[in-house]
Amino acid sequence: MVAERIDGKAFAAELRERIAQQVAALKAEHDLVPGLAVVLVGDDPASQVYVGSKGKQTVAAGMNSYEHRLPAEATQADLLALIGRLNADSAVHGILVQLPLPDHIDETEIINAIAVKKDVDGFTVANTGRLATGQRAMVPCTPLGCLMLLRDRLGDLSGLNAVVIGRSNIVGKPMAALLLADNATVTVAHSRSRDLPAITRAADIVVAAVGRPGMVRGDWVKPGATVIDVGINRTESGLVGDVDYDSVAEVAGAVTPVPGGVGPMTIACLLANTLTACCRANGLPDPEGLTP
Ligand SMILES: Nc1nc(=O)c2c([nH]1)NC[C@@H]1CN(c3ccc(C(=O)N[C@@H](CCC(=O)O)C(=O)O)cc3)C=[N+]21
Repeated sequence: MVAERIDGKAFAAELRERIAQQVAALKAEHDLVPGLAVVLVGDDPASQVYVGSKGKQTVAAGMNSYEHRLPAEATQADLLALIGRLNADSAVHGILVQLPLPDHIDETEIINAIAVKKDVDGFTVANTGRLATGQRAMVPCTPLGCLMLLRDRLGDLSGLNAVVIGRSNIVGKPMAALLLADNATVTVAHSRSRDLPAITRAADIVVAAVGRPGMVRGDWVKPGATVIDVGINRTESGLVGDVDYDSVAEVAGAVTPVPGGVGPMTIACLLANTLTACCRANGLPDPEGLTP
């Protein structure tokens, strides 16, 4: 058996097309244009690339993009002042502060200074708590993108066994919350889990988000399972995921590649969240098909 290759790049392109149509309708009917502010501190090359492609895709979807680049020496106070201005700016519906921030910056304080309604990353404690308790939240982009791919492939997730490998605040924990809300039976595994292969072999869904190149191999996977690779590892042989694609593809029912899987979905979901934030800020219903 050869698994289906889940084409996240194509799915993301279709999603961005739908978003562009909804943005055009919002402009025509309400004279509103969603605006996304992206804040980048320092000159990390990988971050520069992401921020550049986020800006391009934001504009391509008909939204306004505001980029704020600060030097690596920027202070906590500088950043808090900028976020304060963006919070107060009615043209800005979404704020993303690119992570990681330099070591001298208190990341938690910066993230939690973002207005909850403009927190398009869904990283503030308020949105984290809202997601965990089933209240209307801004949902982190990567888990939202994974959920869309899973529902597209599997339909209803009720009763399926899902294993999330990784317990980060930005992927593992919110992914588990979304799967639980969709009535999956959720296990969160991590570096201290005993006999990880036995855990994943019981799963209908595996979401790998650990940052270990090629860790999930074919003999870890139940025949027919759906495997989502969130890993973005830069190695000497290029960009590789947490999943050993070739061996897993011999066993799984479907698997996402890296690149071309979850990564493009993350950026598309950032645009989706920006549109959602704009609608909510203006008392309009949530856009169709972009929220969980
Ligand atoms: N506040 C914040 N929010 C983020 O969402 C955030 C962040 N900080 N910091 C960095 C990480 C990383 N991230 C990626 C987004 C898209 C791709 C992506 O599109 N990757 C392409 C390949 C890109 C390449 O070749 O380098 C792919 O997988 O096909 C990857 C990584 C968002 N992040």
